Amino acid sequence: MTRVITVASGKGGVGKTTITANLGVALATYGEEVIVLDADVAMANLELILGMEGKSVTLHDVLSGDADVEDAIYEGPGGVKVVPAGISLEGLRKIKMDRLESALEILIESADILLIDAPAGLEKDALAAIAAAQEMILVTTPEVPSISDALKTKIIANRLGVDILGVVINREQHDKTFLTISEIETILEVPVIAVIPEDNEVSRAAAFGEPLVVKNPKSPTSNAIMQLGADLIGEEYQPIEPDKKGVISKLVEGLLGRR
Ligand SMILES: Nc1ncnc2c1ncn2[C@@H]1O[C@H](COP(=O)(O)OP(=O)(O)OP(=O)(O)O)[C@@H](O)[C@H]1O
Repeated sequence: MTRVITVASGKGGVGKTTITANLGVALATYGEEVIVLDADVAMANLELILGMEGKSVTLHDVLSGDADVEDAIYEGPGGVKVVPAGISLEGLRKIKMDRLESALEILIESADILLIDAPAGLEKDALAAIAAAQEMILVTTPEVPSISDALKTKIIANRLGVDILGVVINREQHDKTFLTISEIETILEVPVIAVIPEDNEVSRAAAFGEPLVVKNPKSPTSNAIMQLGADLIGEEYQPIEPDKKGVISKLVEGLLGRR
């Protein structure tokens, strides 16, 4: 049976799309048939992170009634399948969220795991993405405003009968985090299932249109996301140690090169 998992946050800009994109690639590398649906039709950032912008048929076209969802499925990095949100002002005026339901039925038939990137907030479009799933991953940064919005999202998801798998703490910084993991778990009453560090490489990878788990699989961020993917499907994951020797040899090469 297909698992439908929504990744939601409540607050915008906490890294939900980054985590959805990389998690989708991670799950696909474990051999799962994964479709990532960018339901964030107002932002449409997922395709940028996966280097897939400019596709001719998108969720916008499907929700506008101008295309079938089968034509909006594209092969992405690591074999993950992606339905890009697309973006057009005209499309935004025409879209009807109730068309999402029939599109979802088709996507569910074509995947082991359907991962949905929900829009931030709790507007109609976010609620549609939350209600579509049986399971949810909450993403928050370790700051109070985003934890508070995650809590509101959790309460709504509970009311909709969605099973909360856990919370991913993103952009953790050892020296700046003032709430501990157990305090966050107490506030949200949800287990923390991954802690993703603050990592400049995340934005750099997005700028190059390559997910970090592909661009730099040895980074702590990639290891944390690969581990999360493995935990979700009961796989074993052996973290990849950063190649220290490689870094030193590169440094030496660089110094020799300067002579
Ligand atoms: N762990 C991280 N370390 C550093 N930067 C990060 C990290 N995670 C995300 N970012 C950066 O934060 C910004 C917001 O990330 P992202 O678009 O994934 O957030 P979002 O919650 O999906 O936002 P929106 O609500 O706008 O859809 C991006 O520039 C991204 O590169």
